[in-house]
Amino acid sequence: MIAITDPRIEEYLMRLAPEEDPYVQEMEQLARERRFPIVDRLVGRLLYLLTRLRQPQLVVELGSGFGYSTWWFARAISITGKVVMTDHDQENIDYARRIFQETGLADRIEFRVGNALTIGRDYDNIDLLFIDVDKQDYRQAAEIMLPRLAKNALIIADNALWYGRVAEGNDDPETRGIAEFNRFMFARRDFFTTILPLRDGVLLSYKYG
Ligand SMILES: C[S@@+](CC[C@H](N)C(=O)[O-])C[C@H]1O[C@@H](n2cnc3c(N)ncnc32)[C@H](O)[C@@H]1O
Repeated sequence: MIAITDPRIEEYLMRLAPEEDPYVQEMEQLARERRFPIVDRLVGRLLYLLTRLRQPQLVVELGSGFGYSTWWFARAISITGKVVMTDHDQENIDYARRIFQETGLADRIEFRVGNALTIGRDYDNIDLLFIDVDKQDYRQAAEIMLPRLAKNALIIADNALWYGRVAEGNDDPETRGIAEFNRFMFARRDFFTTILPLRDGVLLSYKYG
């Protein structure tokens, strides 16, 4: 496994970004207790920033867990916008619903339980697509969702460096899934794609026109 960022840099970045919101703290604590993979605070801040810049009316999230990444989108989106959160675990969605009701953000969110790759087909004109499902499904998720994107849409995909395994050329299904997805997105001439080596790598792709 290759360290994408030196741990000292990660610690430094985290020190720069303390979080006082009790709900963020609660969700981060829950993730630690359950060893549940969330995007983490620095990527969360990136989601927030990109949402503020792009000002989407519709965000579709494939693989929302218990709503940590959703929280950053929901905080940043305008009151007329909507975030669709998807997870196949009912318990995760119930937890998220409670958090968003308590924080007054529930009106901006559609809570969907089931296979994100099926649910995603219900939406068109998506301004911002976030991909964080099982890694072997990234390429298929892109193929299903690309025709559903709005003009100048933005795709954000987490784990684009998959703990460095893509660079090592590992041959397990998850690494292959991410590597194929990265190749697929970089090869598209109708998108402009890059990867930020932040935490586990974040792929960003802008749709021309
Ligand atoms: C990495 S976690 C998501 C974490 C979340 N995006 C965050 O950062 O807070 C992936 C989640 O997606 C769910 N998941 C994976 N593949 C899925 C699929 N095809 N449909 C629905 N949920 C899926 C898993 O159950 C898990 O809760």
